[in-house]
Amino acid sequence: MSGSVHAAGVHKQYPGPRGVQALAGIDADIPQGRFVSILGPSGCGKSTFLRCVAGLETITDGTLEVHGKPVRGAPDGIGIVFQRDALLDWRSIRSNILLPVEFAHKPVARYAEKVDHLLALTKLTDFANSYPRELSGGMRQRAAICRALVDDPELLLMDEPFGALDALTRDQMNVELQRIWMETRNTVMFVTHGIAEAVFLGDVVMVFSPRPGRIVETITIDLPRPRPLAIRETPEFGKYVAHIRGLFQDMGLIDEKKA
Ligand SMILES: Nc1ncnc2c1ncn2[C@@H]1O[C@H](COP(=O)(O)OP(=O)(O)OP(=O)(O)O)[C@@H](O)[C@H]1O
Repeated sequence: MSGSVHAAGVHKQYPGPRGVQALAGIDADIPQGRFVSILGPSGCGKSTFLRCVAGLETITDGTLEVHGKPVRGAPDGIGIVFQRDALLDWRSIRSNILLPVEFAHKPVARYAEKVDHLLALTKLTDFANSYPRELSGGMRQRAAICRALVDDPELLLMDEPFGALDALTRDQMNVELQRIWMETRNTVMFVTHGIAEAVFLGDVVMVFSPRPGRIVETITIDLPRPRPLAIRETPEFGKYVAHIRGLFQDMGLIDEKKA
């Protein structure tokens, strides 16, 4: 089976007089079903890479394929979750979750069971008919994840989906996302600033350099699943975190003397 995402020498230069070079030669091969965490300093091009994969930006050089086809416009079979949940305030949670089905002109009635299943999976069953303003930040983000999953995307793109949440809710969301992913087993590209979050969730962690972004190292996280939160206190977990922190130190991004 062809991989889910294949990138070779991907460059991205934004147009305009101050056109920023965001990506400078990204090579990556992401097999189907892999959970990939993407970690890097602010402004290094992580979102740009995700947006290129989603067909929301065009690359300026190189090859980028999703499910064996070059990306031209939004590829089929992808779901996206952004940092802000982007739910529509005037639609109920159920109706928000069904949006991608409506957009694809598919019969909404056929997805009723799927929506019920996702609501149960994310513990939102009692809020199906509520409106986004009636939900907490974590609940809204869970609803956004349901929406991204409703049409069984082979590839789920998540751009700092938990960045706006408090630490406790974020921990809880990490556990829930892992549980959902272990059931769905779609390919996930998960952008984060958090080293621990990247290691906790990822089969692999791709570490980006400062802008223009390139991949400094791809680290395989060989920890058994399901991973409990307490795994973060184990020496094995600590070794991965220390290694990645070392990469950031080598890039001059963490200065212990100033800490
Ligand atoms: N639409 C755009 N037009 C011009 N430049 C852009 C555009 N979007 C992003 N950039 C620039 O590209 C670079 C990479 O931005 P990007 O948002 O991909 O970084 P990031 O790693 O996701 O950052 P953060 O972690 O802070 O969200 C930045 O210098 C940014 O200013």
